[in-house]
Amino acid sequence: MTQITIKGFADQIGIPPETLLRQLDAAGIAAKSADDALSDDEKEKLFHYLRASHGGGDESAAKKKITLKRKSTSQVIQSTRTGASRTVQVEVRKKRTFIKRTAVEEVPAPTEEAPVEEPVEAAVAAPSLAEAPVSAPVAEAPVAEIPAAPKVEPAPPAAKPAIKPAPAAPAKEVKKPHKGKKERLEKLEERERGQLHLAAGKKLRRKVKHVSSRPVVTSVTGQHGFERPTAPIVHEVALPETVTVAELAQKMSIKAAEVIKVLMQMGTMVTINQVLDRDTATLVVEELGHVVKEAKPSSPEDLLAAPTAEAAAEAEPRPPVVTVMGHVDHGKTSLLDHIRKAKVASGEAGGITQHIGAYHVETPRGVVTFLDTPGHEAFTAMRARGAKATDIVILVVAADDGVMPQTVEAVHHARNAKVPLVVAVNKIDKPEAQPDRVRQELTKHEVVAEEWGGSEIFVNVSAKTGEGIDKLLEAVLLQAEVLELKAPKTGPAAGLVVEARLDKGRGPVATVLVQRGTLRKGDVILAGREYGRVRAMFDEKGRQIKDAGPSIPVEVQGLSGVPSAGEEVMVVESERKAREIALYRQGKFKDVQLARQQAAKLSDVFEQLKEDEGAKTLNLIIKADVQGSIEALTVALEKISTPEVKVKVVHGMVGGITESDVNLAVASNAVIIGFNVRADSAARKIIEHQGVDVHYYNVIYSAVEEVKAAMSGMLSPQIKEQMLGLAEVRDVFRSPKMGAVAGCYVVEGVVKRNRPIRVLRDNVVVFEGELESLRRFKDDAGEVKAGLECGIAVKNYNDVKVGDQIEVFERVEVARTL
Ligand SMILES: Nc1nc2c(ncn2[C@@H]2O[C@H](COP(=O)(O)OP(=O)(O)OP(=O)(O)O)[C@@H](O)[C@H]2O)c(=O)[nH]1
Repeated sequence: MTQITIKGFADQIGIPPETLLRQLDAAGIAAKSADDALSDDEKEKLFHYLRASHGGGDESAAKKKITLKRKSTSQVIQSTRTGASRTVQVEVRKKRTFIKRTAVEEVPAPTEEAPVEEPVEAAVAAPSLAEAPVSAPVAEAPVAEIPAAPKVEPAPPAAKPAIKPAPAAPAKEVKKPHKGKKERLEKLEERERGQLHLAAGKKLRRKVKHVSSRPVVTSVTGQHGFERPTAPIVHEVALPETVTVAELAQKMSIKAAEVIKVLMQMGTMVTINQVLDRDTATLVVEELGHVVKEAKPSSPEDLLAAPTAEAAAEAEPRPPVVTVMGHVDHGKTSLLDHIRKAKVASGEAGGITQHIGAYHVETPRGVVTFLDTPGHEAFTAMRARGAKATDIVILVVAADDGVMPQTVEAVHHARNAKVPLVVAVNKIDKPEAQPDRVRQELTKHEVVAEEWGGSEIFVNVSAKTGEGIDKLLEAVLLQAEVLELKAPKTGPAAGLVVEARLDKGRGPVATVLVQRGTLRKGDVILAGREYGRVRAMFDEKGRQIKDAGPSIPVEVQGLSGVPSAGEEVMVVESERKAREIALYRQGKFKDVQLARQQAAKLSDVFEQLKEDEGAKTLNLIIKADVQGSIEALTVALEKISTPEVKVKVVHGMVGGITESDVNLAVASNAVIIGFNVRADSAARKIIEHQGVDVHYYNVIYSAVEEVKAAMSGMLSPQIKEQMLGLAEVRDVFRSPKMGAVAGCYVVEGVVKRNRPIRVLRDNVVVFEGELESLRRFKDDAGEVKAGLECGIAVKNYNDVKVGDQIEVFERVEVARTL
């Protein structure tokens, strides 16, 4: 057993020997001097005494300690920068430990009250804490863990009266300025440090927590959360066709007065509810430094855009969609039929392929979807509606016939739509087939075979024997691989109407080509101006199916009406929303039609030029009576290109202006030039409907001059020809006086005497002159209306034939408005 002197032990524990002697005395250990030895037993006795006197190890001390825990939750409504509000749950947890003082404690009673003040103040501040916009919802009150420490903890609410000197004290403290608070805390810290025997540099944990800066309490400080942005915020403003001043201001997050001010500076006085067109609104938006984003023409449409964009899942490879084009009788239908019969119905017991406007075939290398309406009319009609359905064009050219006008036309259509070609050199089974001639002829039109150093794939096929068809499909899939066609498979479907009709038994039926997402039976769809729930879906084999993914055509039933081919189809979350948008579109239809009439106008070229920065292209479509005229016009017109305006002939062909030409003009925003040709009645309807600009000439010089003048903004007053009437020649008889007299039926308008006329054969002008005599039965007539028969004699023209048309027109001067 080791022995140590009292002095040595006092040195060891760092207290004066006198103090140790006093403590030993109190512990009942008899010791005379500091040099006396201290046994281990004595040390242990002293230790027990000291522990007891400090409360540790004493059972009764633990009982005198009360710990209270309290938790309160509250909600704070906090507004974010964007103006939206959110609710923050604030949980305040408090733990209070109260130790009842024992008689041995030396701290005088009055000073005991001081530490109480702080916690009470903290308790007062607690409600305001709850209002603080803190993201971490827990605000923890101080917790002291030193069991023997006297007076550390505030009294729990229940014990408050027992230790609080005056009830008014906390309230007084709260009112104190913050400066005083710091001083008080310092004082308190000092005092407690003495009590707790803390080292001088060491801070009191509890206190530090209290002084630590809490998040700024908005309601208390009076500051608000908005900070003035340092850089101007540029909004992307989606502009519909029309917008009111108030709406426009809201879109830019400014006051309507600002918009009115800008418009006033532009010289336009407007009111807050005035409707502005998109052009004016664009000017305002740009003037205010924001960016314009084009929006669909109606507001419910905006509702549509958001969820579909969000729902866009990751894109996955999808099958190519193919359109077959080519000259008449080159075998488009035969090719499509052969593929359908050989591939779609193969292996099906009694499988009857249905014509639904599109079908898909499965090949060992992948799926190919065909749009089943051959020819470029359907293709361009869809494009004219702004729909892009086709990924690849199969150009069918009969090897025994070679490149023909419509072959060239198809090339132009595909090129304009930037759709790649795969050339199917058809009828290879025929002995007179010359596939290389086709390759050679196509080089003239910049379609060069791969084997000849070009980039186009040519495949020799026979729609009759089926030779080369598999190779053709492979070539299509190869081309598709290059294109890297992708679409998301999941999410709500969107697609296009390929064709639609009214079925007697089934009501409106539409073939929909799904372009992204998956269309399911039961989905609510919106197809242009029609809507409905998909009651049933069928594939090209007439089988009911439940869903269809990207590039798959399906026939759907359940629409409210018959939509037009080329119209967009999309799945909408509810029938109510679909109906709302469909009705809105129906009402808006007229406005949209009007907006569509903003097709290219020769007279606008100069104006647009001023607005657009950079070079502009004036697209022209030339239809003429002979090939020579097309070539001459193309050269002459393209030559007048300037650095600002490039004149480009996108399509030139012999013959009258057809529906397909007009659709191409709409799709490629082109002006049509008819040289000694006229538009047929179907084309005239679309010209009128779509507001396509068509100019007729019979002298190359005047065409060139007028285009030149339009480009320089110096168009002179225009002499416009107005068609008065159109008569069809049903019979021709000879009169000794007049020569050939045409027995006609007036099909359109009014035929008037003494007016200039043109004789048209297949919409090509064959004669221009004057109407010599107009008769109804045997009498002279001033005019003959549509639906009546008449006899027409044309001055100096005796070559009129049955089937010709006689166009009666007049010339009017139209002042050009810029
Ligand atoms: N020998 C032979 N004849 C073919 C082939 N392909 C098509 N034909 C024939 O060519 C003619 C015209 O074929 P279609 O498929 O109707 O041609 P198309 O291009 O669709 O014609 P339109 O619909 O009038 O534009 C038909 O008599 C076919 O039988 C072929 O590969 N070989």
